[in-house]
Amino acid sequence: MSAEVFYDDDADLALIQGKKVAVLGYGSQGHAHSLSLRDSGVEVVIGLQEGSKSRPKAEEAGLKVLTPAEAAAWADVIMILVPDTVQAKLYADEIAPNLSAGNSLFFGHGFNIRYDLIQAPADVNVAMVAPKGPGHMVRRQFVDGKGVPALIAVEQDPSGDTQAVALSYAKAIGGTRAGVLKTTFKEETETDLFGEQAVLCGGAAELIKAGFETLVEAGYAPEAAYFECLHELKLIVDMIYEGGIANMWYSVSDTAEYGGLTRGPRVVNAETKAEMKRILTEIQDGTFAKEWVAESEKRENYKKLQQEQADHQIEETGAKMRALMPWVQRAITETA
Ligand SMILES: NC(=O)C1=CN([C@@H]2O[C@H](COP(=O)(O)OP(=O)(O)OC[C@H]3O[C@@H](n4cnc5c(N)ncnc54)[C@H](OP(=O)(O)O)[C@@H]3O)[C@@H](O)[C@H]2O)C=CC1
Ligand SMILES: CC[C@](O)(C(C)=O)C(=O)O
Ligand SMILES: [Mg+2]
Ligand SMILES: [Mg+2]
Repeated sequence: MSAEVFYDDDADLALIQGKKVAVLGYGSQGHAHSLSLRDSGVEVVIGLQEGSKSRPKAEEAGLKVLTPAEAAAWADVIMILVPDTVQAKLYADEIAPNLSAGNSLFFGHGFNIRYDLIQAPADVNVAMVAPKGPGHMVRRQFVDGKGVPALIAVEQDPSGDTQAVALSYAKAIGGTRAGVLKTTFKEETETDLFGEQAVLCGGAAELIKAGFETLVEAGYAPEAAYFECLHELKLIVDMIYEGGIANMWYSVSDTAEYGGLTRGPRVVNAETKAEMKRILTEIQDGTFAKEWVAESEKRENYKKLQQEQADHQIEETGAKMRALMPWVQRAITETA
């Protein structure tokens, strides 16, 4: 069944402009939402812990920073954009005690509602505005007059206007420029976790590294392997982004097209698809969520995996090659 999609004309910016909005967290998503909400005429404050390393960034951007408790007490709409595994404790300690009937609790991802880690009072609206893109791109696209698509969902709606307010919020961060899909917390959570694990982050990174390693282990120069398996991938994906997979096939050589059509399915094959289905099952049955919440206590394995990634030869080679292409290194800033 196709989803209901909303665009700028379907959303009334005045709704969110009439709300006091607290954004808890000023990281990848938090900075993007806050700055774009403010640009869209919305009254925003940031909620951060005392001593937060994000505080100076938010204050330098001219945003008012309160503690999460103070921000929650002040706000009509509270958007929780702190890491998923700290949200439940933050909610219990600082948000729940400061909620009032008719307030709205918004999320950028459905993890804590989908897995019942947060339960809001029945007189509080609960919704989601989940951009389908990294926060820094959400802000960059907004500044460039473009937009990153988003998903909205409504879990609780005692006020009766929560979807309209969520759509208004999505418009204020540029989402309705690109298209906003109405979904559920369950669907957004499960599809987002699957996408980031199997395709966008985990799958893509492993494909790139496996290609790089295969060439380097066969004796080819790491620089050549970097250009072939990482640098050019953006150029290829840009063609796919702009006109679909067919557009990429149109632009590459017929040699590449024949080779890709015949050899691609040997790389991503039936076993790959079977593993994807196992990954999805672990998301659907809560196995991943339990593992991630437990891991987040000490993050020992997470830190070990992060270090292994940082130590990979492709990062050293890539840093060297990107330094010779200054236009590539668009610094990740907290403004655009
Ligand atoms: N990253 C992305 O592009 C996307 C993220 N999301 C969702 O957005 C939410 C936020 O993720 P993301 O933007 O990546 O988060 P980041 O890790 O980039 O930023 C986290 C922010 O929260 C602050 N923070 C951490 N702990 C607390 C706390 N206990 N109380 C108050 N503030 C705290 C951090 O401050 P400090 O600097 O002090 O640590 C930081 O400002 C998550 O639900 C995520 O799933 C959804 C779509 C995409
Ligand atoms: C793809 C990863 C993501 O879901 C995102 C940027 O959309 C995330 O959680 O960061
Ligand atoms: Mg995502
Ligand atoms: Mg995600």
